[in-house]
Amino acid sequence: MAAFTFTASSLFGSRITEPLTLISSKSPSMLNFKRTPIIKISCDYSCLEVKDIHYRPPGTQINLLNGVSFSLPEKSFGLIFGQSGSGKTTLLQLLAGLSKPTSGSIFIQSYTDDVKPTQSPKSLVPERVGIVFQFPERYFVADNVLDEVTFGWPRQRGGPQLKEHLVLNLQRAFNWVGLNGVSLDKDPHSLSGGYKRRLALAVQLAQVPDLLILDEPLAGLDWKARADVVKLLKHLKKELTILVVSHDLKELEELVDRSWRMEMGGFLREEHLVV
Ligand SMILES: Nc1ncnc2c1ncn2[C@@H]1O[C@H](COP(=O)(O)OP(=O)(O)OP(=O)(O)O)[C@@H](O)[C@H]1O
Repeated sequence: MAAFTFTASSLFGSRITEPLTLISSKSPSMLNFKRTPIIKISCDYSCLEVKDIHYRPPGTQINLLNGVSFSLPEKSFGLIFGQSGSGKTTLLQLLAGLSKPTSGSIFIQSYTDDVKPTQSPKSLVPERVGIVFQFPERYFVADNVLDEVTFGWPRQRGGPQLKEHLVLNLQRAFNWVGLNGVSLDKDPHSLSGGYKRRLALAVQLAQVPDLLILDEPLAGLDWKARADVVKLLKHLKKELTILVVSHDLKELEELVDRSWRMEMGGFLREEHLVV
């Protein structure tokens, strides 16, 4: 099995020859990031805010989403559930910037701890949103793990600093999802179901998204892989803001901070889970 060492040279070519200082010579399982202690002075927090979204696909006469509003505080886990065809995936696509709302707004607002907005809202930039669609393994494009996760990265442009930054992000993503024991040469299609999902998550996490969106993350997995993914999401939720669409309410219940039901016709209302 190839050693788990990311270097700028291994990812971007041979011109950078020194391995990064953070790369450990210890075994993969011992590779961990040292955390710099953060001294928190203010209690500000930010929220994803969705206000009165309507969506009608171009050239059609029917609104798929009707007055959708919700907010999700940073580092919390939101769940949207509801009948097939109610508009859940449509909403995720708008949040990821894949289509534009017909009206309404999507933004990030910072608040003081007594819920006063601290500054003008910022738009949610599509590049800062990671989205993992249903059955992401069906869309793997590369024949090894490394190429899969770095697909689309700048190979030529950007100086050594950018490249080292990307390498560190990648290393952190692999640590987060527990992929650091997997050979970078391995064919992604040969991974187990649970590890394929981990890889799909790592692809998104390497971009360090402000918001991670998952559409049916447990669909099609056996019971063990499902339990693995739930455990992984529990871990990720400490670091990230996560919004999930799922029918698997019972398994995800323990993670959920806020939940909403999407009703047929694209109407969203807050509903606490009772499973
Ligand atoms: N571009 C489009 N034009 C017209 N109708 C569309 C378009 N995209 C989706 N729809 C319809 O909008 C409705 C909502 O679809 P969506 O995929 O968002 O539902 P969903 O709640 O995610 O369903 P599921 O749980 O089955 O994934 C469906 O009836 C779908 O056929």
